[in-house]
Amino acid sequence: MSETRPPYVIDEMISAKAIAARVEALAKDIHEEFAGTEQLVLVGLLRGSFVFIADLVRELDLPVEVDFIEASSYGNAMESSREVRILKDLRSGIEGRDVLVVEDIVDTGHTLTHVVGMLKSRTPARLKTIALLDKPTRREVDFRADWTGFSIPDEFVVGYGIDYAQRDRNLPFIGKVRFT
Ligand SMILES: O=P(O)(O)OC[C@H]1O[C@H](OP(=O)(O)OP(=O)(O)O)[C@H](O)[C@@H]1O
Ligand code: HPA
Repeated sequence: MSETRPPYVIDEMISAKAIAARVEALAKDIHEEFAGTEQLVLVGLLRGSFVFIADLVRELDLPVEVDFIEASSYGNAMESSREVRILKDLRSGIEGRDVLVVEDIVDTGHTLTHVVGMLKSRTPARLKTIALLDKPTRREVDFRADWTGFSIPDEFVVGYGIDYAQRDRNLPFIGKVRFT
């Protein structure tokens, strides 16, 4: 892959410890909402949510199925193309089922708006959304997740699954990109 990134450093914004504590609290909320469910389908949005969903699912003491959709709108850029491409769909049907869509970040809102619209047309019993991060000041379409881990300012962030041009997903914390 050709280099698409100018030089940058990463400043820590949210520590791994703070993330873990927040994920634990979010799992309690999810548990409360879905207590008694026959089976909850956790739908992770690839690729960014793979770390969050892995941590969240292990905090959930509920009967769960894990499935994934791959959606992409940024490519290697820092700006949304506003065109959400579905590269991989769910394996399972969700009609009449309880569904929780798990996302890493809501920025412009285009990705979750598109995915939630697509999933609602399949008539699940309940469809809720959770995002680890939210950048409310960047919103271009009106979208609010049912649960949010952290509301953050307008900074380009990486780590804990989130990338800059496919790099830095493996950082255990959330950091902001600063060009040098
Ligand atoms: O609210 P939005 O402006 O739509 O941005 C949020 C989406 O952007 C990123 O995905 P990306 O397209 O970079 O794909 P990735 O998950 O594979 O990194 C991120 O993981 C979210 O899915
Ligand atoms: O801040 C971000 N970082 C990485 N990918 C993203 N996709 C939307 N917002 C971001």
